[in-house]
Amino acid sequence: MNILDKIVAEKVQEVALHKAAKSIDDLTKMELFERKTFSLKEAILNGDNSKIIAEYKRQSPSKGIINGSAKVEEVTKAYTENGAACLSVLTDYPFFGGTMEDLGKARFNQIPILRKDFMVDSYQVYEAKAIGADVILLIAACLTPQKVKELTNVAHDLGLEVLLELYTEDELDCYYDEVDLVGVNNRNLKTFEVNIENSIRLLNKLPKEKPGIAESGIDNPQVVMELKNAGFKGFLMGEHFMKTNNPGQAFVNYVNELKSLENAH
Ligand SMILES: O=C(O)c1ccccc1NCC(=O)[C@H](O)[C@H](O)COP(=O)(O)O
Repeated sequence: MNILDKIVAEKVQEVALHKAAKSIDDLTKMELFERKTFSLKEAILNGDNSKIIAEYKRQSPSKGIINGSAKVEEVTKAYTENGAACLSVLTDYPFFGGTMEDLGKARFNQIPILRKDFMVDSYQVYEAKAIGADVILLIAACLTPQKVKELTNVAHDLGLEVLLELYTEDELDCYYDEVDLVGVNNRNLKTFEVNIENSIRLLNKLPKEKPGIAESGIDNPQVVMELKNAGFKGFLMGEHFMKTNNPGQAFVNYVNELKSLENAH
């Protein structure tokens, strides 16, 4: 069993427990359920500069503990105040040390928030809305085309956007015209190998009108420039900031370097 299979198997059990503890009806009565969401798609398409989706993540299967002490409120505030287009908050606990409470603590920021989790059941889409998310991630590697459609339709009914994540050409089967944004992962979630050439090749096979998001393993701002020149509009980055003592300051430094590079072009 590869790591993705393990995560999904555990997620199915977790969802069953959550369903037993709280019904969809209960979720729809939660305070944040009726809030109007922010659009990630609009944030990405607004202007020509590179748009960073800045992630709060404590740990990961590939790297173990990345940052066990940085406070979600402080980190996400710094990301937001310094120009992040969107926040990504991990809500998976067993493998990433994230919680739904983390997302709730980041919700005071007035920009889109991506619920970063492994979505396998429409219940989780209701949960995402109830905890204050604006966007959900659907990972093609762990879904069928039918499931992508089903979860996308539920998300849209609730006013959430969908970022569909692809890694291989085979996963183009899961491409559904209704998704809002398409992400291409630089990281193979089964082997953890990172390869930006793979993302660039796959982006060229995707419909040009969908904003493309490059995900994972991005550190050097030159890499963002390379991916931007290839056509990506947004960049999902976590570890590069989170592995430092001060992720907010690391974000500021990165954005300044990136701006200098963009101005020089
Ligand atoms: O990061 C992992 O090790 C991982 C393993 C298995 C499934 C998903 C995984 N990562 C989730 C992500 O998508 C990343 O957190 C995100 O793209 C940011 O990547 P990075 O900038 O490399 O932290």
